[in-house]
Amino acid sequence: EKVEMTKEQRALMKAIVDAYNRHQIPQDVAKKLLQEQYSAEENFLLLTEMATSQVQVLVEFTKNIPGFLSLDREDQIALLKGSTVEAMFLRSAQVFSRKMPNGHTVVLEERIRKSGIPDEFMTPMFNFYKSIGELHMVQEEQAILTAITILMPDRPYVKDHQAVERLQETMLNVLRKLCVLQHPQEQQYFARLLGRLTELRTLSHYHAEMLTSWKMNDHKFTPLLCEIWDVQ
Ligand SMILES: CC(C)c1onc(-c2c(Cl)cccc2Cl)c1COc1ccc2cc(-c3cccc(C(=O)O)c3)sc2c1
Repeated sequence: EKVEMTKEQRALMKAIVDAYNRHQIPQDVAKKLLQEQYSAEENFLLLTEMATSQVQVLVEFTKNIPGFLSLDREDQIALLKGSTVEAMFLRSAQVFSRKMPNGHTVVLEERIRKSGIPDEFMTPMFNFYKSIGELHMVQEEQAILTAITILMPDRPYVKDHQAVERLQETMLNVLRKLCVLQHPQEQQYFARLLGRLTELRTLSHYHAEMLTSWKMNDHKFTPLLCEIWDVQ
């Protein structure tokens, strides 16, 4: 069938990629990853700061997804709450696969491994990071896959399923064409990308348990994280 994108699809992709690039973690926050000393406490505090900054970045990105702000207000909140962890796994995965020049990758891995996360979550988490790295996603694919994750119609408490489905479907159509254009040799590349979304669901269940175990050891989160993750 016709593979090249329509004018509308190219405009939609540009809007999403621009929003994705515009909203990055402020460099001074990301730089702290390299500077602060290592201890489980310090690592946890840093990761909490990074996560909080990342949630703010995600909210701004989401508001720029064409059509998102015309959704029902409560559905907008339900989509954000339901997708934050998955979108942040995607984002932190891109940090690893980007092989940050200034050693962020190594340092981020070190800090995650020593932040009080129980070992049983380390393996699935780093397997995911590896599987994302192997896909060699281009930036457009990362941005649209993040938008698709946010626009998941079956998140808890979403009322107008159809409205979200329509938005997500538009994104899926763009992503499918993009995958064919960017990875012409790999027939199933698009299917492999969508397979990562299933892995993200599993990780977000693990994450809920991570939160419980952190809470048990009396770890504190920021007000924004408490609100978005319903902790405390
Ligand atoms: C509260 C805290 C302890 C926490 O709880 N669960 C998780 C989590 C962990 Cl561990 C793993 C995956 C998902 C979550 Cl949600 C976290 C830490 O979450 C994050 C989330 C995003 C990012 C992006 C970063 C990053 C670095 C350099 C550069 C950039 C960049 O975008 O340029 C981004 S670090 C970072 C840390």
